[in-house]
Amino acid sequence: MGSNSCLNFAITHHCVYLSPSFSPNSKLHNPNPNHNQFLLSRSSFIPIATSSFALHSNHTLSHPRSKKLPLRNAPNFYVAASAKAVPLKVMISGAPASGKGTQCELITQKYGLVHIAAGDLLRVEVAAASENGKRAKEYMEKGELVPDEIVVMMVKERLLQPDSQEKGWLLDGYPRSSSQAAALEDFGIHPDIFILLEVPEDNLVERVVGRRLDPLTGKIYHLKYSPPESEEIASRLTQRFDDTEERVKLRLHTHHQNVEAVLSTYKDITVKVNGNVAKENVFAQIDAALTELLEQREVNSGSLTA
Ligand SMILES: Nc1ncnc2c1ncn2[C@@H]1O[C@H](COP(=O)(O)OP(=O)(O)O)[C@@H](O)[C@H]1O
Repeated sequence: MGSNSCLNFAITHHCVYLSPSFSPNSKLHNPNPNHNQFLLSRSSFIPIATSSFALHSNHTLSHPRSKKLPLRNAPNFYVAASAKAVPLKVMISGAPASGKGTQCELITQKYGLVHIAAGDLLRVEVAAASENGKRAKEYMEKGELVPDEIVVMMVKERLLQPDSQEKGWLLDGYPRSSSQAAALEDFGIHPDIFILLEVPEDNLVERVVGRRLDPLTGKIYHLKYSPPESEEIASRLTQRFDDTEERVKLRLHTHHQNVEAVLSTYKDITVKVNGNVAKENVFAQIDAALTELLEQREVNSGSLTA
């Protein structure tokens, strides 16, 4: 215990070399989202017997921009793979068009998590016309949940892939029922936080019906609120097959039927976010919740080694 405390003291001390703008919270309130330094924790560091500062190839600091940090000034410590720091496990839920896609992009940009969207995994199967895809499409067209035997293993396998394990994950659109939540618990997969985006229902229908995808860039537009920048882009926009008014109403109905059951599984770690404000303000709420979670971890790890 004594030597651990000593090590952690030294590690904390050496953190200051990671960024010229370091402050106790700078890893959490990172002005440059690409530096990813907020992912570092004391457990990210192990000593090595060399005076240079090495970077592991899979490390969060392996981002090219992080090489600009003045690492030369930090002798004797090796920044170990991010797997050493416990990666974040985040679930995000919300009605169709509640803004999950936009927020997931902002979260992954800042926190470097692997975004896993159950709907996207299913659409890949549908597009490939696999057996599962053909079955899934029948349910998706009706706005109903695809049966667990298709969805559960698909999501579990994605969560257990090395990138999700190393970087942490952001799971979007799963679980949508208590049985899906229970299946993950049975596999020993627990999130750190469950984020619920709340948007009034009237706004949701309008958002869905006007939603379009640019298949070339993956960018999502809204014909009224976020129209394409040029005629050329407008001409290639596509609409999701289930983004019609009739189908969104069915999807909303399914969502309301299931959300309470899922919430009861995660009530202790649920954070409700007002999704009916500008996307930056929605993200600010999520960012604050994730920051608090990381700070809490830091405090807990400090109290364990004190
Ligand atoms: N976890 C899941 N379990 C069962 N079906 C799902 C799940 N996630 C997505 N689906 C199916 O895929 C459809 C599209 O999902 P998604 O892309 O997340 O959009 P939405 O936010 O409109 O539900 C859903 O309406 C449902 O039929």
